[in-house]
Amino acid sequence: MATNITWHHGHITRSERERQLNQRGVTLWFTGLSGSGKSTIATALERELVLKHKKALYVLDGDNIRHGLNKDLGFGPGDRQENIRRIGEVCNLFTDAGIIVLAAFVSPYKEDRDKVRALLDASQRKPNDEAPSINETAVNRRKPFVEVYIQADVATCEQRDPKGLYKKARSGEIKSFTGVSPDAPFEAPENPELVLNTGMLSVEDCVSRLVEYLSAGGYLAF
Ligand SMILES: Nc1ncnc2c1ncn2[C@@H]1O[C@H](COP(=O)(O)OS(=O)(=O)O)[C@@H](OP(=O)(O)O)[C@H]1O
Ligand SMILES: Nc1ncnc2c1ncn2[C@@H]1O[C@H](COP(=O)(O)OP(=O)(O)O)[C@@H](O)[C@H]1O
Repeated sequence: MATNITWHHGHITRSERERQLNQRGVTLWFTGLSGSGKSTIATALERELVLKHKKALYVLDGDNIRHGLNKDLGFGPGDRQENIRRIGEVCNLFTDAGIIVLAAFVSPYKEDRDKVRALLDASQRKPNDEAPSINETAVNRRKPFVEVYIQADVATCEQRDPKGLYKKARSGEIKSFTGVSPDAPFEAPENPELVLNTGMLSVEDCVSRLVEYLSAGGYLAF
């Protein structure tokens, strides 16, 4: 497909953008069932990082993206795959810009999430960007893609049912509903960087753990 097009390199590197923002670009990828708590945690973390830590951050959320960029997509496996592929590209651009991205998508397929991880990993190693110097082991270990499993089982999510979608899925009004319909499984992450069990932890606990992770990993300062 990509014929007769060439990558045009700019003059400003990712590190320079990050230095200016005093942070490191990263995508925190929240995956989990509908009602598991992805949006609630993402927006609570957004408040904390923007208002208290003064960080540059953007939340990408399933429902919102499906109102615009991906409004042509449904919930069959092919459309979900394309949904995550496009969002992965958007995350890659934001992360390269030095922004902290909170991406909250059901993203039920492991392969699709792994592809986003591979895309962001490859982008961080772009030859044009920062050449790792001797003392950059921490930088080399810092990941541009951090998978956060927002864990809550179907029973818990169904009991919450904040949007009434489980009720609709059980009555057959919504087809292919993740975790309910046999044709819409959720593949839990095998090696996520973080697991937040929202049946056990409060929203505040989840936010604290995320801030701690980012702080300890050196993402919140250049
Ligand atoms: N069939 C079906 N299955 C799952 N979810 C459904 C479905 N139909 C509508 N919704 C609503 O769409 C939101 C999920 O969109 P995503 O883009 O995150 O889904 S996916 O990653 O492509 O699987 C999801 O948002 P959250 O509840 O915030 O997860 C639902 O509000
Ligand atoms: N620890 C928790 N973390 C996040 N949400 C929680 C938690 N405990 C209870 N909830 C509730 O669960 C629901 C999660 O809904 P939502 O954030 O929209 O989920 P999702 O974005 O995954 O669909 C909300 O009503 C929220 O108040």
